[in-house]
Amino acid sequence: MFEDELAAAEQLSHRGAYREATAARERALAAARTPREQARALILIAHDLPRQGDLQAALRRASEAVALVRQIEGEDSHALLAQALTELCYVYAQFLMGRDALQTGWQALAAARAAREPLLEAWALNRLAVASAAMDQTEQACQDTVQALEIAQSTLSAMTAAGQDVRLLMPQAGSTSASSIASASSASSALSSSSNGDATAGSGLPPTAAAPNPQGQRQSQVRGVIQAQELLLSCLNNLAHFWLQAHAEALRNEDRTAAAEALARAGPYAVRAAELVRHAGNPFLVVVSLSNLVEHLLGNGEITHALALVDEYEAIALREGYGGMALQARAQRALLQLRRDDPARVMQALAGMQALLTHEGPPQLPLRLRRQLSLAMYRVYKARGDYAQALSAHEQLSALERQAARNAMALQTEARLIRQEFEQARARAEHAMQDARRERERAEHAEQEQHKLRRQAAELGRMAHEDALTALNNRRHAEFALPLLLERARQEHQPIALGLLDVDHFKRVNDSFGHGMGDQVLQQVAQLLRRQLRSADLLARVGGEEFMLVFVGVPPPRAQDICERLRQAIAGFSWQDLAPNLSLTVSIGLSAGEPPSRVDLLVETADQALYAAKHNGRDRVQFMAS
Ligand SMILES: Nc1nc2c(ncn2[C@@H]2O[C@H](COP(=O)(O)OP(=O)(O)OP(=O)(O)O)[C@@H](O)[C@H]2O)c(=O)[nH]1
Repeated sequence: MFEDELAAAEQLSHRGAYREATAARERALAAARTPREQARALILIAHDLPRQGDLQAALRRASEAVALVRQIEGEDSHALLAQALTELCYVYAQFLMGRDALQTGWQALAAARAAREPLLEAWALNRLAVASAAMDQTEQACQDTVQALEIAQSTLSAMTAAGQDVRLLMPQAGSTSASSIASASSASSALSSSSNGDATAGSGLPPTAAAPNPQGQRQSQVRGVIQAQELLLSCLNNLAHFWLQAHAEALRNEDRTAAAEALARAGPYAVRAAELVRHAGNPFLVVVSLSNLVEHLLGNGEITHALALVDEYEAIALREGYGGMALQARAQRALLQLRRDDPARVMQALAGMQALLTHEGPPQLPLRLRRQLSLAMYRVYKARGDYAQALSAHEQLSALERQAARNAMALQTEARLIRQEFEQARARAEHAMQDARRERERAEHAEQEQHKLRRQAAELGRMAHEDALTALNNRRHAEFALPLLLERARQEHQPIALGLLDVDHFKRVNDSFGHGMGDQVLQQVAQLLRRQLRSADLLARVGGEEFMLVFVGVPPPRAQDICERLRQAIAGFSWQDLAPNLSLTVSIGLSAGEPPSRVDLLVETADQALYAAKHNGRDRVQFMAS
């Protein structure tokens, strides 16, 4: 759904049906499932909105895109940031907020360089140039645009060198379908803001904003070529426009040398754009490029050629429903006719101009052109000695100048309000995010603490039941387990056997070999017991050198055998390996038989048996029936 809408929008955008394209992108935005998808849709929407004259919405969308992209991590984050900032830069430039536009453009350029995508870098440069132009830095604007142009050209050459037929890959102008013409005409009445001369009216999709290609490499190659072509056209048209603006400015200041120079510099770009655009398949780009060329020809006095081009692009504008551009064609035609010698045509042109100036929009003629018309009327009336009309044209011109200043101020106030509103929302979102993060950290910390406590509790539990020296069960565990074992034996009517094993003359071991060796001996005894007694129900160290073993379900003779085997294992162990001349025996008192009624009876009997074993000479197993 998301990708489908974006793909459909891309097609519409290439055909110049911007309003329809934006609607499709809005649907894609609604269907977006991830912040990355949202950002992609927002960037594209922000790209198209200025062409529909909706600068406020463009500013909102571009700001939203930048804020969203800043939260996205991953390898394409630089590319997305570059695109979002590039759009924001352009919107600021349209608001005539040059400083903000420049700052944003520089950031966009840095992000594009970090992304290592030449076309993104070129787009950033292209928009940065528009920002410079908004600050009346024409030279800088041209330098940046030329750089962007070179990148676009080398990208295209690389594609051509790679065997791609650039021309064939371009959609043809004639392929525009009847339905898209109808939709474009219903949508394009607001397309009058093209007066900024920006030829980026093509979708100008930066490469990574494009949808991942479902139909293989060829489509993405086509897209790449289209993007590079559009960038190229945008650069050419912008260069033409910057110099045409400089030309108009010089004319207003009556600086003929500067005017001639600016006009000469605009020429090659306007000519080349007009040549190239016929392959681009985007009627809107054709109209913009031709109107630039007309302005250049008008400056050069090539009136007949210019009039033919006006007719051509007016026809396209009318067919496609670009109301603003059709109006512009009429204005340019009137300006051209003023330059003819035919007085009747001049009068007709003057009347036409007045009609255009008093025409109540929309669409309205761009302010730039209205100023140009008023100035032309003023000069013609003055030259003809018609001072009343000249004065009226001059007053109109001053009113337009005041209006231009007021418009710029109103726009900038509006932009600041939007930005403020946006920054407040962002601050609120940031606070909410910080709160959520703090809450998450608190929860994580609490969980870690709990985990630690559980581990400690388990450790303590284990320690409470374990003998530290031998890692056998300790006396506490024996006292805990013994009643349960006895109970089980009674319930299951099983015999029970309890042996108390005591190391003989252990004091001597300590005395002769030291306490450390005594410890080692005890550990070795524990290990031997553990190895021999896999099936014991309980094996514990219950005193210094005394151990307890309990079996449930083992009849007395078998218990005696087990104890005997234990005794032999310990007596037969090569204790000399631990210390020279060391030897060791144990005595075992065994109480076995029917389970007695109480634990202490069982233990006492075993104790008595042990005492007897010691008394009878040690190193033996003494059995007593329980
Ligand atoms: N190295 C070491 N010695 C211990 C430990 N616990 C108790 N002992 C020593 O074990 C010895 C026990 O001595 P006695 O109770 O006199 O008995 P015995 O020397 O084994 O003589 P009989 O039991 O009569 O054969 C004492 O010297 C205790 O200090 C221990 O954890 N490590």
